[in-house]
Amino acid sequence: MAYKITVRDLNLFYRDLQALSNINLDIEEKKVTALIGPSGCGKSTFLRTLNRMNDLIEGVRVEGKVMLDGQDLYGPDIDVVALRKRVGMVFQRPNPFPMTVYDNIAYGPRIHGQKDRRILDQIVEKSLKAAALWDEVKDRLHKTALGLSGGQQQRLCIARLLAVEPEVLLMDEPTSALDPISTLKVEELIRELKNQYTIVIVTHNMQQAARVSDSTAFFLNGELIEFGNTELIFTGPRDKRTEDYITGRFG
Ligand SMILES: Nc1ncnc2c1ncn2[C@@H]1O[C@H](COP(=O)(O)OP(=O)(O)OP(=O)(O)O)[C@@H](O)[C@H]1O
Repeated sequence: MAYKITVRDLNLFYRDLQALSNINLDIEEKKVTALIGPSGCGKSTFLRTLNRMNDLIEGVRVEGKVMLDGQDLYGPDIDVVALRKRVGMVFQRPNPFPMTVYDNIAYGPRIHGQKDRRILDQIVEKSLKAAALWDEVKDRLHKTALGLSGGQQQRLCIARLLAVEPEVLLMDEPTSALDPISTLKVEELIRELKNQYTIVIVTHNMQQAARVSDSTAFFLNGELIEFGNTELIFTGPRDKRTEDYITGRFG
């Protein structure tokens, strides 16, 4: 089994508040790992440790190791900009830039120095196809992305990530602002993308975790209570607290 990310003895503090306690977890390459647990248990905080997004929050302190392909992300030689290109993130609310569909996708490659129009055209088409959006937007590439539906905007945000060729996709409740049909499209896309990318997704929706993920991690009060094969977690959890949560007895 190949692990893309290895987390060892991870603690995270927001000033005096300990939000993550002694987390140990191995994330498999080219699989979907779901993070579940009640509100405030630390899922988003944990997700953000995987590309150091917590660095942007004042008063955060991290202890322990998060290794990407064996390299410690909190080590001294890490280039955080390069890291966030390798480990991209999609948020709850789609947040396209206020520019055209084309420019949204070309934005990242341009920042990384790509100026050749022909190559940019290819990247835009390839990324939109990979995000299952090409057919819906190919005739409006030069219109504003803000005119797309919420579900289309979220797939555009995923396409925008793919354009810079990441290795890991972090998704923080990517469908929570979407209607059921758009949600299913994004879930289908996630299943498709895992052939090529390692995906970690935070979700409040148990059916979604069961539908899209290979492994599931259950968090409670900043601790990792149980982690394993999704089917096993949902059919025979070892810990009573996991069972209570997935059967809707709390949270
Ligand atoms: N920027 C912050 N500053 C201080 N405390 C924070 C910050 N972000 C989160 N916390 C606290 O850390 C704990 C974990 O929060 P986190 O958002 O990671 O939980 P979550 O499981 O993702 O919750 P939700 O499902 O509601 O999004 C909570 O007690 C929260 O109040």
